[in-house]
Amino acid sequence: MHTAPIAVLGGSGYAGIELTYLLAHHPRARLEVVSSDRWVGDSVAKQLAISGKAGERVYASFDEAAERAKECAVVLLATPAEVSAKVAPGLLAAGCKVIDLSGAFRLTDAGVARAYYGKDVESSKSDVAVGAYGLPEFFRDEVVDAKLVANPGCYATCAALALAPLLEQGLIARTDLVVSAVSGVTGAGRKATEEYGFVAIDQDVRAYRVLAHQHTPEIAQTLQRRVESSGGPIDLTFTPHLVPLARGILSTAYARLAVQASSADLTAALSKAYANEPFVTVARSPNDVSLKQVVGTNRCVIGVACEAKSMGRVVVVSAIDNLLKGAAGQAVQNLNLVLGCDEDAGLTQLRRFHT
Ligand SMILES: NC(=O)C1=CN([C@@H]2O[C@H](COP(=O)(O)OP(=O)(O)OC[C@H]3O[C@@H](n4cnc5c(N)ncnc54)[C@H](OP(=O)(O)O)[C@@H]3O)[C@@H](O)[C@H]2O)C=CC1
Ligand SMILES: CC(=O)N[C@@H](CCC(=O)OP(=O)(O)O)C(=O)O
Repeated sequence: MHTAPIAVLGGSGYAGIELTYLLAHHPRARLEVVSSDRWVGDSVAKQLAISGKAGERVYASFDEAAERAKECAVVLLATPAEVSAKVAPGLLAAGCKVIDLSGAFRLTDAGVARAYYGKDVESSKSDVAVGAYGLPEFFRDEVVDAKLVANPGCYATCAALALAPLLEQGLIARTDLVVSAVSGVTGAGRKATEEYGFVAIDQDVRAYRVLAHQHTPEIAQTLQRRVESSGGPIDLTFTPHLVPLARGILSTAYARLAVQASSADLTAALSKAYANEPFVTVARSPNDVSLKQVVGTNRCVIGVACEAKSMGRVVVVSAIDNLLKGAAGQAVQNLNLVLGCDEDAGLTQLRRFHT
């Protein structure tokens, strides 16, 4: 079977490692180039114990890999936003398709992008044709034709999948949306975990970047795109928390009913929206959603309930693996759309840690 040559820049990071594993077992992709300055000269087999062709690849320095990547059909960037912003224009000019896992190209408003990701990200945006926002469940058609795919943020994926169908179907109000989420520490990347260490995070839980997190405008932007603009802006507060787990995000979203509805109505609305989605499962209740159902998989599990009284409170709980549906898994889902193969190619063998 024909396989497409693929490059991964940022192959030694938490997301890049997941990408390397996924690509090594992908029926239609062939890992040709992988970068890491820390592992330069080592084989993938040595670092990740992967056998076969992918294991024979040797980590190249970022600069060398970025040049060699220009020969590949698709380049996956698992690098910090400022690095992605710098390298993407040259890759696109060379004719590659680019899937960027960072936040560099997700926010459509340049001023907002600069505020959250810095001036290097904002200034690069003018050089790059606007690409697709790679949340396949909502923007699949755009991804298929895109030269550049901005892979969504992890919290943004988890929260938007939970709330968008309920907003779209007019079941919840746009105002006073509140999302509170917990994340495992791999969400912060390798540098942060090396800095904090096991002892520093064990037995501790904390909120961070309160009222200032970069995924707040990203969630709002996605939700806004899924509703009629005439109904007013999305009004959202998002608070992330770091918990002493390696991976996984559990998000709890709070909203108000916009019409009279029951928990069964809301569950039916989500089930209808995701009926044909291979990676989204609707649980019978928010109590039935847990990290163990999703960690190690590309799945998102969502459960919803509401207070029966008029305009009552709605609670939507959702869970993903931050490194899979929140990063590398979703990037491979987007890669599949770009390559025109089955959307679940290379993603069905993933395991669940259910015990
Ligand atoms: N972790 C997560 O859950 C998620 C991450 N993301 C995004 O994906 C991207 C990768 O994240 P993650 O894997 O966690 O990050 P890590 O910090 O774990 O890894 C970063 C990777 O980029 C490389 N790198 C770092 N700085 C540079 C540089 N200046 N020039 C070239 N290469 C560099 C590193 O290579 P080396 O050290 O070998 O040189 C490493 O391979 C980030 O933009 C992140 O925001 C998105 C969603 C979720
Ligand atoms: C636990 C943790 O720290 N998570 C990261 C989210 C990773 C991510 O998706 O960030 P980008 O938008 O920069 O790509 C954070 O909160 O920044």
